[in-house]
Amino acid sequence: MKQTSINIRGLRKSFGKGADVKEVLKGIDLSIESGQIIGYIGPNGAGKSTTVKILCGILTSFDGDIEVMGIPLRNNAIEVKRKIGYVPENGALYEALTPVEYLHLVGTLFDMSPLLIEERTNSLLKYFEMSQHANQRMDTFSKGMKQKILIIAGLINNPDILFLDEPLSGLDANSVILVKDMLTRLAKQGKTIFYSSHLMDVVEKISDRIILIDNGQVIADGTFEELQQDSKASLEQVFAKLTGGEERVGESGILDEVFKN
Ligand SMILES: Nc1ncnc2c1ncn2[C@@H]1O[C@H](COP(=O)(O)OP(=O)(O)OP(=O)(O)O)[C@@H](O)[C@H]1O
Repeated sequence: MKQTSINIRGLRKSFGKGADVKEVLKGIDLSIESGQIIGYIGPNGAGKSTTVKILCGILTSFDGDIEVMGIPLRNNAIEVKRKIGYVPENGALYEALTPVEYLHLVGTLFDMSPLLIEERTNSLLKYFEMSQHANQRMDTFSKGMKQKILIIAGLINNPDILFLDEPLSGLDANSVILVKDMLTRLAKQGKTIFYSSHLMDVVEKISDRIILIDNGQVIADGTFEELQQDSKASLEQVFAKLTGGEERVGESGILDEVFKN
């Protein structure tokens, strides 16, 4: 029987105070099963990163009820963090460290034994073709190399749920294939992948379920085929249709005006 890994009821989140208060999440209800790849998509500013940060226990003030792996998130963020991995959009690495040193630090925070940290570090560096850079300071790394280390750090504790916020940024085509393969394998092992990205072609291909949010609310939720509604539309076209992107294209006439001289 499938297990519910994430259960969200009536999630609301506001930023600011008084007259400047802005409600960013406006009542989100979701139930997510283990072993699925969830593509969480939406326009810029829709509330994707905010949702992920709440689910990972980083933003602790919110309204509503959330359970992660059966644990009520409120007041139990540390316990939840032990069971999840998080690959942030713009993660800060300690760049004066080498990958081996950094991953040792992260593994130690999870109370892992030095031997287990070393084994996982070596295997994951090998998978991401980074073994030859294991002892090189990360301030010499390219964006994509740093991104690979962030992904490895998100996996080091063997999490039940992996949250990824735009994980493919900076990765070359071969590395994108590696990450897609990795996510599919992890889901087959029963892990939940909760994945936010603007790369519609990737989301379309790898997601078991796609959740589209706009303006803090879920506006579509289903498999890619369900979202297509018997059309042959790509996910990019479905996205544009549901979020009003098609109409905005007309405003590109502004550019002709700006650059007419
Ligand atoms: N700490 C904060 N203080 C005030 N407003 C915030 C804060 N964090 C996010 N917001 C606002 O919340 C809204 C949702 O932001 P969020 O980062 O969740 O969007 P997103 O869907 O991840 O967007 P993008 O696709 O551009 O990454 C935006 O209007 C943003 O300005």
